[in-house]
Amino acid sequence: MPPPPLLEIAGLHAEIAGSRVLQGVGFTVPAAGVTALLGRNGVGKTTTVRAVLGLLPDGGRVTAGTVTLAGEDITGEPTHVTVRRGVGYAPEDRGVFAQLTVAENLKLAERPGSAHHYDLVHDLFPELRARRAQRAGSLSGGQQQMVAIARTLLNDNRLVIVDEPTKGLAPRVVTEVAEVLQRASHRVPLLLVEQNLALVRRLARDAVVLDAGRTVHTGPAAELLADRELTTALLGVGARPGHATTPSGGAA
Ligand SMILES: Nc1ncnc2c1ncn2[C@@H]1O[C@H](COP(=O)(O)OP(=O)(O)OP(=O)(O)O)[C@@H](O)[C@H]1O
Repeated sequence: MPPPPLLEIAGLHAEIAGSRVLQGVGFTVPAAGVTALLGRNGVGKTTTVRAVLGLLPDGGRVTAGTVTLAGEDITGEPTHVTVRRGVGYAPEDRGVFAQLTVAENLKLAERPGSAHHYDLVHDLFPELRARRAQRAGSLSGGQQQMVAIARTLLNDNRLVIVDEPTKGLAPRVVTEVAEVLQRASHRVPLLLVEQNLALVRRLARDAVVLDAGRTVHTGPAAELLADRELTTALLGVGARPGHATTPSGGAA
């Protein structure tokens, strides 16, 4: 018998401000490796991760379906409860406190009841140790992303969700962030929202594609990315090396 999935989303429907944004999202995240959540702009990727975390904006709510973490139903529960279960989140805007130092940003992320793995974080990201007294707002975009990911690794997390970590970053910085994610993925399973298909090819074992608020494909990432017809149909691009971006993604 294969082990049960770490995260299982089934038949998820959600509304925000009266719009039916999710209309049947379903997929599983295994307990190891990187699962990429893909799809064109506006198809519901961020809404899906926010629904998992109880963070739907503007009075948004889950109207049907279930979210299960390691066999326990967590549908619609408050964010702090889900976080305490061991779900880490690096949001799209990174959420670092610009006025605080790197060390203070990490300190604020300490979750009561969890061990705090400073040695691990500093081993994985020596740059953060060197820059511990620097204000986070003066870091580069890639370094801020490092802080956001480091905060999720500081605590005992079972799953880390990272939303578009390379958005708006220069290609050289994308490579740095890819390395950070790769190191992180050896410690904890990742659900990664990403538009950069070169990065997905490098990191992800599994892929899920959404379209118009629904899951339209699940399977091994390598198979999806090797199928030019499928990537064109589902993502609007051919995923050839050197052309591996979606319309809004940067070159990779
Ligand atoms: N606060 C909101 N109020 C109303 N509609 C919203 C709100 N947030 C998201 N939506 C709508 O929900 C849909 C899905 O948005 P979502 O941000 O989940 O997409 P996405 O796949 O993450 O897109 P992107 O790649 O552009 O980040 C979009 O049509 C968006 O306009």
